[in-house]
Amino acid sequence: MRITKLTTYRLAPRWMFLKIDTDEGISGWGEPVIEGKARSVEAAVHEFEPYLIGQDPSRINDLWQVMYRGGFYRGGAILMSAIAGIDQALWDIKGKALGAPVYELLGGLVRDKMKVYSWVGGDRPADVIRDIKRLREGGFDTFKMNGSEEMGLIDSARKVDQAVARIAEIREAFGHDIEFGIDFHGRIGAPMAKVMLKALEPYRPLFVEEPVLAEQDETYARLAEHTAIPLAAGERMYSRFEFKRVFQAGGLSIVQPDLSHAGGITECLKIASMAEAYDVALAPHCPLGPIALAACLQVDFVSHNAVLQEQSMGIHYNQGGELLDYVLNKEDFHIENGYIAPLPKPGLGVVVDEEKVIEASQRAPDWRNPLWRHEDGSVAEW
Ligand SMILES: O=C(O)C(=O)C[C@@H](O)[C@H](O)CO
Ligand SMILES: [Mg+2]
Repeated sequence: MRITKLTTYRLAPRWMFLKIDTDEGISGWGEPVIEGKARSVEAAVHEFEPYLIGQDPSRINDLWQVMYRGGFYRGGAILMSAIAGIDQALWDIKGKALGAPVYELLGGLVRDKMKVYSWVGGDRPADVIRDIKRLREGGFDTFKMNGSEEMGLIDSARKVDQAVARIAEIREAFGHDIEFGIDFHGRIGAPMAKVMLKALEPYRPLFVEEPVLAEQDETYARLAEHTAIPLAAGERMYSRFEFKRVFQAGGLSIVQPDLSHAGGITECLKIASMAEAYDVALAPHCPLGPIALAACLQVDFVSHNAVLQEQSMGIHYNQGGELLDYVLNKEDFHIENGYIAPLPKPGLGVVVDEEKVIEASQRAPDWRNPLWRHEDGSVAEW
């Protein structure tokens, strides 16, 4: 079998799909994208194309090493997201060619269903109570929300109290019938992270995510000394070479590699395995589309330490497109009481509505995240 073509489709809400065709009529799909930099990742995918055309798609490991090591420069959000989407599509081809879901090719299921969680509250976390009530009717009992709006490097007790009051309100409304993660989203610098964690401690969130920015990853261990709240991070770390430093230093209880940013299934499997050696849980980051989610689930179902899976149904980023809009086998993504079953179909388990993808790609938005500024006009982390 030989690779014959790579086609990229940027499409609403802010995703990009990649289709890899072969000379035996089997095609694979991947979702290479950096939210807000889809065109950069698209260019990176097509820079790999001259090498990939004519190659045997079954040699995923060698193709991965060539894409990672062969260009001298390596790593980072754009290149690792391009490799991620290509890797996903290659695993999709392999599974389709062998007539098996990827998790079967990776040694079979370690669990019968995977726990998923839902976002509530949006960028400026208001209305979380309303969202939680609605989603609980849909069987969810685990949620995630932003922990604050803009936060200065040093900020006021009033700002902290505002953020904490919302969490107190949730516990007041639902007690411990629900669990929730709080995403600091990198908005909170190291000085205020300690303050916020201490103030949130009494409400026992399931985890706090990106307590500081990934470039401050040496802070995780220090913060973990000051709090019992499990710390989580990983969406802005792009390879096992970044994660290894964090495993060695300690501090993270949960790692959240993104299957569309951290080199795909091939790399995230290795990160999952490294995490297990350090007794660190795996909760793949996935605010993206169905192909990314399917790739996450393939890793979840073969990783003992996988505990939670993010999925983007109803997420505030999905303006103009919803998780399953481009999926024909929607029923396979059914969520029952907060769990999803293994995807039964060969490859990644997604049957892409190619006609709809092509049509939607004619009017692809150039999504950009908002640029936030502090009161004094300086740039604020979004
Ligand atoms: O889902 C999460 O945990 C996020 O922090 C969302 C963030 O990654 C946005 O997708 C960036 O555009
Ligand atoms: Mg996050």
